[in-house]
Amino acid sequence: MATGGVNADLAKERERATFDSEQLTNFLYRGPEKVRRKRYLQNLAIQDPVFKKAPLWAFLNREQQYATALKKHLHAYRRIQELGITEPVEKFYYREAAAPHENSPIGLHESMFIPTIEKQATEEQKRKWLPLCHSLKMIGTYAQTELGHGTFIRGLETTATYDPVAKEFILSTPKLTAMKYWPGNLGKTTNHCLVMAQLITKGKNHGIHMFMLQTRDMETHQPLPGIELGDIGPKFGFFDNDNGYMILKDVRIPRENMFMRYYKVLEDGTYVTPPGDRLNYLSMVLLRSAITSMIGQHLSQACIIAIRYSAVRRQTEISPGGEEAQVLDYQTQQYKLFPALATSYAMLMAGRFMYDFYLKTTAQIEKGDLGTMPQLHALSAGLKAFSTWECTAAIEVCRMSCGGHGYSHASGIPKIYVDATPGCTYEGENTVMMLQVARFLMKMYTNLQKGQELPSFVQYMTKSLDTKSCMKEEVAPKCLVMAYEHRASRLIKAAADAIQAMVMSGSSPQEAWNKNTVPLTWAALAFCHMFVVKNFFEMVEDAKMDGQTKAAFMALCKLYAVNGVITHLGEFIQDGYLNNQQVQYIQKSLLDLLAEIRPNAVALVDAFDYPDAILQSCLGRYDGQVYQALYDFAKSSPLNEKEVLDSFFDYVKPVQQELEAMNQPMARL
Ligand SMILES: CC/C=C\C/C=C\C/C=C\C/C=C\CC/C=C/C(=O)SCCNC(=O)CCNC(=O)[C@H](O)C(C)(C)COP(=O)(O)OP(=O)(O)OC[C@H]1O[C@@H](n2cnc3c(N)ncnc32)[C@H](O)[C@@H]1OP(=O)(O)O
Ligand SMILES: Cc1cc2nc3c(=O)[nH]c(=O)nc-3n(C[C@H](O)[C@H](O)[C@H](O)COP(=O)(O)OP(=O)(O)OC[C@H]3O[C@@H](n4cnc5c(N)ncnc54)[C@H](O)[C@@H]3O)c2cc1C
Repeated sequence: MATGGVNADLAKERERATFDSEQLTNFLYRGPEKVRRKRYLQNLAIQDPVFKKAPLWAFLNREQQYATALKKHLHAYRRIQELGITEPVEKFYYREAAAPHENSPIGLHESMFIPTIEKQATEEQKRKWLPLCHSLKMIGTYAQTELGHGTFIRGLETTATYDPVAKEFILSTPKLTAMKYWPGNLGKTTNHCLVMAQLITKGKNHGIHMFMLQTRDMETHQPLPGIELGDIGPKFGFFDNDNGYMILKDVRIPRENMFMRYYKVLEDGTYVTPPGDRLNYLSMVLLRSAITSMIGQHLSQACIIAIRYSAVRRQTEISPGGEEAQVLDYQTQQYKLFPALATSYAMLMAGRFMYDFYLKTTAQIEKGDLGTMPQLHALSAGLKAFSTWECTAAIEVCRMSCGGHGYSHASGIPKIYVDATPGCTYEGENTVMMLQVARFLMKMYTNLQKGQELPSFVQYMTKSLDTKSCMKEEVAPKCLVMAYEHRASRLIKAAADAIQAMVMSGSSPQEAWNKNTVPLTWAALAFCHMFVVKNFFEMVEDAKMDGQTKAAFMALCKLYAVNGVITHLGEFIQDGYLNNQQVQYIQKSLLDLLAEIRPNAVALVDAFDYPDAILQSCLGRYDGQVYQALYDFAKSSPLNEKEVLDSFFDYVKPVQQELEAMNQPMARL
């Protein structure tokens, strides 16, 4: 246990901040009342002996990690019900504090299985399944991806063939590549899953549909006949989760197990078409819509750790014989960490927009208005991809900015990284998601050419490209936003022109598209980037907080925008939109912003309001006592339990003895 009060450097950092971090905390969590409630729930979890006593994940083997994760999350599930916590965000606060570094083996049950039943099942199906789900008699997951196909859903090979005589579906994975592979918690934890399969009725394939499949006996937990299940083995992260495989050999399920709110198969096998297309992709859209906030939180934790540590860490005397500097005072260190910090705030704001937009749009879908589905799909796919790429890259920057200690699990950052980075792959591989955005943008661009009205967030396309930037020495938010709009607009036009030129010279539209997917992803990325910048400025401007807090927040927002221009400079200057002088203004503004943010850096990460018990980082401690904590962490390594390990006698000694004997003068003769 580290002792000694708050590290003097860290204490000074908090004193010199120009704003009150509590104000920003209140804004982030939507008001002081909600902050109080968050802290209350987190403290309840942190003080619970079941969570307190649990061993640190880093020193456990995989089976122990799985068991610990299961124990903690099931205890949390029970406590949440006992405490009457019903708000999703409050459940999240409790769970995060209860099991900060354990991924939930019942996570997909709560985040995909139950929501899919709620959204895609009939009233009768809901009445039957939901009570069983809430009491955990049924524990489910979402089984879509197969060994051979993840991205191309239409290419999935699992079949559900309707038998009108028995009024049953026959589920089958007819070849090796058809086996379900990757679904979270499918291997060992769950006893049900949603299966995505090709629906075949009356000899016709109607494409991918959803079916409820019981995989294990609800008492003995043994796999049911015709079903082979297992864990897929250790992965880059998510060690404590049993991502699984599943082979189905003509498994029969009743007709009522098809999700029939929108799509139906009548008793005689007649297929009834739904009111709209792609409705059974909505579960993916839900998670995509939630991922931007989640990944922003991952990055915010990495920033707390790296920035607090950089305030405590001193290295190299700046002038001979002088005091060694806090590494946070090096401009290069600020250039690593402050854009990462700005990115985490930008993504938290984008995530806030995205989830609100999801709720608004799905409420309309529920009423039968499917008009905004394409926008919801494009925005959720784009922000999911953009945010996970940006945040995982920034988490790695945070890790490296902690030097050697960043490489240790004691820092907490490697675990954050390995749990965050699959966000680039799951719920739609990022490049593929960006191409979906490009498809939407291209459609909007074509509509614009036809003189049609565009949705508000693609209005930027309507502006003339024949302009120059308004950027002055005082880099104004308005001019920054316009620069992003210009870049996004120019890149979509460039991709459209390239495709059109190929079509005019005889290529098919598909061929022309496929030969331009790289510029298309540039355009999609530029669109997402613009959206995040614009949303960030709007949210900061609208935020209700005192002037000093707003100024500190605005500096971060500007840094996010300015740094993006510098990182992608070529795309902003290619057509001469920004001139050399303006680029110099932006470069100077970047350095000025680093200096402006410097005194507030620690307060800006304190505002995220993560207790030490959640961070579990020796480097990110609130009191900054990092060296004692690192020593304590090392001492608790199981390798230190015995002074001399058995392996010394098993392996080192015999080899030493053999080598000694071989090297005896007599032995060499
Ligand atoms: C409540 C939650 C709370 C907390 C959770 C928070 C965070 C999560 C935390 C942790 C996560 C933990 C574990 C992760 C679990 C992971 C699960 C998974 O990975 S599940 C599997 C996910 N798989 C995918 O995402 C597959 C990706 N592929 C696709 O989506 C599709 O194949 C693809 C979109 C690429 C193509 O579809 P296809 O049918 O081939 O369409 P096509 O390209 O031909 O386009 C046709 C037409 O349809 C439009 N469209 C496509 N998708 C959608 C959609 N979803 N909605 C609306 N419209 C869609 C497409 O744009 C096109 O339209 P136009 O013809 O151009 O008009
Ligand atoms: C931690 C984790 C948890 C998961 N949990 C679940 C789960 O609970 N349920 C579930 O069903 N699945 C789950 N998955 C699977 C996940 O959804 C898929 O891995 C993901 O959708 C990507 O599909 P893929 O693996 O087929 O990648 P691939 O599509 O094979 O991607 C490989 C490469 O090909 C490229 N590529 C593929 N298609 C195209 C294209 N059309 N155009 C251009 N490039 C292309 C990609 O960009 C990528 O670079 C999980 C995966 C992980 C890592």
